[in-house]
Amino acid sequence: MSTDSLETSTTPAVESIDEPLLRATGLQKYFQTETGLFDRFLGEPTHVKAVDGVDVAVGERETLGLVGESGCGKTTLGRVLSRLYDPSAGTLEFDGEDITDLEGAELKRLRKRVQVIFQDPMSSLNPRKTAGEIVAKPLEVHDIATGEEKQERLAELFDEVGLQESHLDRYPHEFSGGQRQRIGIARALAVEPDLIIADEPVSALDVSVQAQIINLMKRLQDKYGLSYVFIAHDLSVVKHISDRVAVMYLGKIVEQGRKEDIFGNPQHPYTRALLHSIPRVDGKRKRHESLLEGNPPSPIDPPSGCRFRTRCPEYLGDECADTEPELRAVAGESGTVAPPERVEMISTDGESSDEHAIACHWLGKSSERREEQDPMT
Ligand SMILES: Nc1ncnc2c1ncn2[C@@H]1O[C@H](COP(=O)(O)OP(=O)(O)OP(=O)(O)O)[C@@H](O)[C@H]1O
Repeated sequence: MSTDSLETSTTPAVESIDEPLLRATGLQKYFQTETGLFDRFLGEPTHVKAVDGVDVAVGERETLGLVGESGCGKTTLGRVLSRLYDPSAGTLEFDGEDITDLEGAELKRLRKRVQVIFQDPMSSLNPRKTAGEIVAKPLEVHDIATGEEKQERLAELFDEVGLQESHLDRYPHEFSGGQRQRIGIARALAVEPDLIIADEPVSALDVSVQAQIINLMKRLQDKYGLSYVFIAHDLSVVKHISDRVAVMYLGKIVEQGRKEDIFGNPQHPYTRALLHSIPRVDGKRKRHESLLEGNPPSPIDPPSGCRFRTRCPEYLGDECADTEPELRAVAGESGTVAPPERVEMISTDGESSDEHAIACHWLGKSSERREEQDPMT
């Protein structure tokens, strides 16, 4: 497909979700770095721009996959979206309510609706508590169940995630990695949330166990109508669970769209490079293995203009260095498969949308050059 056939507009694709469960607009999270004597003398604190102006939305019963290399800000974004971290700037809406500055009892109420699953269940599960005590905690904190009712609920939750009642009295170290993640899922599920932010929930697991956990999460989504933000550094992991995918690079979303479009018709050079780094089944890598060379630059002092330009195989010169590309909607002509039912449920008019959005100067500028160099062919 030629980029000439792509219509562009200034409307971000996230606006195509009429009433998202969660919407972030211009979200930022900066961390102040440790300052040395010199900096203190100059009085200019430096910041890690971990999340630097992100627009994303998650619909009801939808899974948004969030991918990008290590250090690009995925965990920080997940923590801000769940309000574990306060944003430095931007706004967050949940179910139509502004949750950007929630505190105290209001924030506690939000915790009941938005839960988090962490990458390393071992470090997120208290080693001195039994699995039963760990999953019971949210039931107690949110006054959901006590006494016999609590025991019944625990047994139900353990059964729901594929654990047995006899596991209730065991300690985290007595479980396998996959079982520990099931405890983390049961803990998140205990409060009957609407949204779960899952931060690399399967990255530490063997491939076969990864599939079991992903299947469990999909089953729970169907049963309870859950929405997920599913974070992973590997595109292949989000492929099976996501309805839409957002690709993050150095604190920014560079491309987002329906899974079918991101995988079948990636537009941003970074997305294309990430796709090429997915290992093949035979263990070899695809052609153009070197598409993504080196490491991302520091988020303390990101490159001017497009942040990806220092590693971009499509680098255009001054334009990329001088101005920062904005995320803009492109009307797809992907010819890809019909979207899953869930996506249709969140669209404005019940019709599926082909929209997807990218932030790149290259779009529509060098289609011929790109077609010549197309690494996907
Ligand atoms: N509390 C913090 N204080 C200072 N810098 C931080 C803090 N947390 C994260 N960072 C920095 O913010 C950037 C983004 O980190 P983050 O963990 O969000 O990325 P990530 O994409 O989740 O990476 P990974 O997959 O390795 O966890 C990194 O440069 C990281 O060092």
